[in-house]
Amino acid sequence: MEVSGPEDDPFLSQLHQVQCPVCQQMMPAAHINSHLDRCLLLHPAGHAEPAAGSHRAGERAKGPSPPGAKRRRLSESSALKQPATPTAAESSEGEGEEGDDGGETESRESYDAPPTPSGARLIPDFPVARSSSPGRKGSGKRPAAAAAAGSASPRSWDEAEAQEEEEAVGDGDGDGDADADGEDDPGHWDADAAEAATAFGASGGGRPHPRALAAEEIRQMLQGKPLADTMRPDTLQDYFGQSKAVGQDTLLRSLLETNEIPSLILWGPPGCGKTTLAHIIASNSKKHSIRFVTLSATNAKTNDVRDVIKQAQNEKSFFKRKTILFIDEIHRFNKSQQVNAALLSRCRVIVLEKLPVEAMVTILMRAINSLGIHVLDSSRPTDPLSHSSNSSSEPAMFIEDKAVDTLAYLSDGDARAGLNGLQLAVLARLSSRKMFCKKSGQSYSPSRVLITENDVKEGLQRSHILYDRAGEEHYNCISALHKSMRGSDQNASLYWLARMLEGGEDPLYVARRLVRFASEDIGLADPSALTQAVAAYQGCHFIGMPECEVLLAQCVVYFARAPKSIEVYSAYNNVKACLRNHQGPLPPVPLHLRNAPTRLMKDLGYGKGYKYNPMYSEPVDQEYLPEELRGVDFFKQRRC
Ligand SMILES: Nc1ncnc2c1ncn2[C@@H]1O[C@H](COP(=O)(O)OP(=O)(O)OP(=O)(O)O)[C@@H](O)[C@H]1O
Repeated sequence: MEVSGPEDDPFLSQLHQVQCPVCQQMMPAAHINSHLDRCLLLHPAGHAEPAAGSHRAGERAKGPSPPGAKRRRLSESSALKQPATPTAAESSEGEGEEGDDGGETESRESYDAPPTPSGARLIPDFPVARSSSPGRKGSGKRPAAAAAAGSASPRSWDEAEAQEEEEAVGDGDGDGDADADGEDDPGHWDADAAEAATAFGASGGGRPHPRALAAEEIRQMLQGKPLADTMRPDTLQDYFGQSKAVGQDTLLRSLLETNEIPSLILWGPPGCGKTTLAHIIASNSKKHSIRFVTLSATNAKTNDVRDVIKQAQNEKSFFKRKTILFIDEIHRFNKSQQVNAALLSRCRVIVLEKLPVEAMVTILMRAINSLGIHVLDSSRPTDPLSHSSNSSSEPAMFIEDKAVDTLAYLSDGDARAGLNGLQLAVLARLSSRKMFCKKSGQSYSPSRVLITENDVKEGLQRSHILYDRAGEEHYNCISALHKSMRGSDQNASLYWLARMLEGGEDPLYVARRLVRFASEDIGLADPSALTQAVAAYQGCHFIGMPECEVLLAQCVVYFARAPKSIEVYSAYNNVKACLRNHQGPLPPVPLHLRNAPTRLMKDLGYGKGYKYNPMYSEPVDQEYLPEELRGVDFFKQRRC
């Protein structure tokens, strides 16, 4: 297969035709890899006819298959543009937590828009920021533009690759905006930006941006895409912290550098860089012609994993090409999809930690520099409004250095939270300025916009970033609430409730959990708890937030103070276990307990010997369990 030479040159590869060794179809070299991804899947190794001139393969090449395939691909890609359908969000099933042992068995709702119907996504669909470092001089593409080029909505492999190559043969810039007006001069250094960044430089990462951007430009860059995604690094040079896992002298680092990627599980708290590390491995693998396929366990099925493995085996046997499969959010696979012990024994578990404050500052500074925001040195008081001149007609943006420190500190080692907090603070500051200008009848005129420590605090509070409704925090907090109530700690119970509601949690989600708690943990120790919980649920339904928060608070405190009993809950679990463990057919219902509405049934002995309790003044001696379970007490035994 003649793909290696021309494919290196994106322009030539568009012109150069190669033949698919599987189906014999001719196509531009640029499309061969994507085509093979599909073709190998359709024709697994055992059934493919790779030999040139194979009759059936030839037929496929000439027949309707390619246009058909194209149509299917197009419809797939348009289907991908549909928003993700919310899944079990409203179902109380799946919010589960096994009460008796405290083990959590929640089948968590999916929150990611599926990258493809099957969940598979290949390298080009990563939001690759083409400029390796946005702050670098002459990098050619600012992050917003890079992100637009690199990610957008999920695309098919063909489209993604075609677009990539189109860009590669284009103007080399890809953003297509600023160059035209001559303003995007990478050689033009704003003295203030340089000075401000240098003043802050000791905190690390203080690469000055080539040019201070005007506020309106910054606003445009920040709109419509999370800054955290835009700033996701694709090289280890821009990956900060995590020195224990991927520092200079670590085994993983040398394996990554030699491209020997072992099977890994990346484990760590939210926003510490797990997906980012995978993204870096992806970028690196691509350079070494290794396929990188991503699935998200939030929407991938076991069959999707099998497909990728099958395809990888074909790639390996036909082209000696390795595949790396990255499964994001692997902990969301349900129990039947996981084989934990077997999986763990085959993988290295890399533990990533919460990012330290210094690393957070570096990450934030990288973003601040890329946005061309000036950092003000608080040790040298200056009035930002008179701080240098700006030739642009738009206001320039400043941020207090202590605002950066505070943001780094409050983000609690979660880089996504920090970057999103920065984004919100900047956008909020810009829109409040706009509103002020509108009210006062001024136009949006040259001036300075300053982001203060308070702005970033507000940015963090107003958003839900410290409480990720769809992610891990959602489950951690509801679990903490449940356990605090079980532990009769009214104080902690209120705290976890408020943390969820203030973070934007759906009050009905909390209310559903309370209904469950009423029976599981309070049970017959106070049967009115269930009525309280259902009333709270309905009350929340009627009045919504914020008014319903006090209903939930009342119910939560009631539950924390209530006596607890798991008697019914565990007895019921014992019955379920008994049914599950039963060997052979289940025992028949004893005849005397059966209803006998017809004569035939009566003749068969249905209802015979049944003692109707109200007819007896003393306790009735009568068996109610099937014969083989006589003597079993589900309230005393755990298993039968
Ligand atoms: N070590 C790091 N160096 C530089 N940037 C980072 C680092 N870690 C995270 N980031 C930034 O934070 C964003 C979120 O990180 P990432 O998606 O890798 O987190 P995660 O650990 O996979 O979180 P989650 O478990 O919530 O999915 C990234 O897009 C990137 O911009």
